[in-house]
Amino acid sequence: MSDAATMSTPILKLEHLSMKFGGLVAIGDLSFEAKRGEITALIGPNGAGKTTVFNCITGFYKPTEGMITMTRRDGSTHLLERLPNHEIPAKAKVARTFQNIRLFSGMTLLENLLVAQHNKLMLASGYTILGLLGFSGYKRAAAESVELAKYWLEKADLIDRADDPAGDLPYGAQRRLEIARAMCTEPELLCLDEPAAGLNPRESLALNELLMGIRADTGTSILLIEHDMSVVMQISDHVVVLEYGRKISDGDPSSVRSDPKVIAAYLGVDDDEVGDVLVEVGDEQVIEELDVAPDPEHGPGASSSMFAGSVSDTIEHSDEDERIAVSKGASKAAQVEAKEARSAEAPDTTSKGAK
Ligand SMILES: Nc1ncnc2c1ncn2[C@@H]1O[C@H](COP(=O)(O)OP(=O)(O)OP(=O)(O)O)[C@@H](O)[C@H]1O
Repeated sequence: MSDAATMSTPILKLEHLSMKFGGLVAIGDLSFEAKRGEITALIGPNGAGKTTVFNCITGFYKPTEGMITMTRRDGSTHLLERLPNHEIPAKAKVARTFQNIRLFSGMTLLENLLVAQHNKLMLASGYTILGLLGFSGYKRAAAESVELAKYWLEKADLIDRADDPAGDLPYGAQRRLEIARAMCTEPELLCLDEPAAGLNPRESLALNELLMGIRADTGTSILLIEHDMSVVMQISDHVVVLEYGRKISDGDPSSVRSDPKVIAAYLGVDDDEVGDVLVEVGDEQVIEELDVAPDPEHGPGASSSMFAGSVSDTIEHSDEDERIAVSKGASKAAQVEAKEARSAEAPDTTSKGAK
């Protein structure tokens, strides 16, 4: 495949993905694409289904329905929902990090990055002790692994601490080490679950620089779950917004940021903070569109938090069919859609009055 053709193909395509846990629909009929070489952010309030999407992509969950297609640089395609999860990093070249840091804290930084290259080293050894001891191929592979580990320690600004135990690093540096470790598997798609969680502004900036460096230097595509909007808006090329497992917006950061459905989903309509956000967005039309009565029973309306309203607060159990259904009015995005539909249907009273 030519470079131009490769760049224009989506690296990842989700089609009609659904994931149900018993009666709970964590993801419902979700479709979106991530383009090669881009940073795609997946955002949404708590419980929207973001981590579940990651777990389906990386094989931790097998989706109830739908297809996830990964297209590699060489043009080969892999249906991730059909691959055993241990084959997803090696065959499909997808790597991930987790919400909770998962490093080997007693091992040095360098050792952590060498462990990540275990598969490559075992292959070079021919899976024999003799291979480990004698093969020149193994020695070459071992030397290359150390070089690659050092390269990523440099990029993550951690080379000075290569021989320190990973557990001794400050939190922000541990986050960067996790990303460096994932990059040692030479992925084509890097999935990061809340990499900026718990970081101070200086650490957030270092993270942004690392991620933009990865995109620029290696062309690796990044799929990012993130609550920190400063990270999302600064580094993403494309943003997909989920609410209750469904996509409510999909586009470039500025269009998503001013989408009334997104503002409603995050803030709850009629919330005091809506005004602040709209001032930031600078869109008076949005202010009018959001003039919808709040639902006192459901949703994060009483909270001012950017990420208020967990799913457990806003869903109810229906005894009739044993499904957990999102109650009417819980979806703030749906409220905005309903308001738009009502105004489209309403007769034009102004012109009648003028006659
Ligand atoms: N293994 C599971 N069994 C049952 N329910 C689950 C499971 N995993 C996720 N869920 C439910 O699916 C819904 C979506 O959860 P998920 O963790 O994907 O949301 P999220 O958007 O990543 O939230 P957060 O931002 O808080 O991490 C939630 O209601 C959650 O309780």
